[in-house]
Amino acid sequence: MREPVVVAAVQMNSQADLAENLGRAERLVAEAAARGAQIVVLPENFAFMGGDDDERLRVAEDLDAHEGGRIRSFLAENATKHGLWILAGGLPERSPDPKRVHNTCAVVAPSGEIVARYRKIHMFDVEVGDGQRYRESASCMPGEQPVVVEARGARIGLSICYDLRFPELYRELVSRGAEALIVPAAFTLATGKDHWHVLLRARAIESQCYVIAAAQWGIHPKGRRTYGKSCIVDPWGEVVAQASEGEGVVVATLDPRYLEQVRASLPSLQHQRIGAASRKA
Ligand SMILES: O=C(O)CNC(=O)[C@H](CS)NC(=O)CCC(=O)C(=O)O
Repeated sequence: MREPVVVAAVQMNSQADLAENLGRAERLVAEAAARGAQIVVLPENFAFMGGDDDERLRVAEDLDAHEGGRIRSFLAENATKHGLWILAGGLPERSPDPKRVHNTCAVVAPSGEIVARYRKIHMFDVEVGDGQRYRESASCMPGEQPVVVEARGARIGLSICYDLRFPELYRELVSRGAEALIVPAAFTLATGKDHWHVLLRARAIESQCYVIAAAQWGIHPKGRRTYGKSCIVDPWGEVVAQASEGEGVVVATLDPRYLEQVRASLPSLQHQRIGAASRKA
């Protein structure tokens, strides 16, 4: 990263109605653009949340198809209209398994093209004590590959929601040069209230990266409740922008000079003695 980059995290309250969700996402992306964002992160499940598995399979898209489906067309139109990057979700992508989708973050360039994608690796198969039983692996096929992309000159490591609990993923992203990490999420209210900020700030501090976390907020179909608190954390671990209740947009600037200053003054990334980064040294 040579120049400062303005980034936005979008907070949504997505439901099971694709058209309605895309309409709201469109307004929120426009708001982010109006506030100067060059890169916009949409939350996990921005296009579809909480419907049944059959419906998710129906809205899932083949992102390599010649013609874009509704989600891909929406992303292409909005990226080109505003001339910005969209790091989109968690969206349902068709997988080789006809009964499951990939939970995929699509990286959409200002040209409208999907230039990279990350498929969520860690599946949320958990009972968190909120009366809900989460079995993500029943409807989602996990990905295998960590992904770092360059957008607007910034190297960005991709992750989704539950991935946040697996620091080894972020170590890998940092060893591939990440300067910012994104965490589109639908964190539950039950876990989010105790873990969300702690984990985001820990990832920012140990990775010495900006962290851009775009979350779902509120009540969704099937009584699912999410925590919200979308935020942007700087590489020192300070929360520099945070969403309030409801849908909205938070904006912050990634500053390459500040990033360099943090990494130079506290060179913990150069002091690693375990794992891939230390082997290189
Ligand atoms: O439930 C829904 O419909 C939406 N949620 C999701 O799509 C995903 C997979 S089920 N949620 C998480 O990964 C939450 C992780 C989390 O909350 C934690 O790690 O504590």
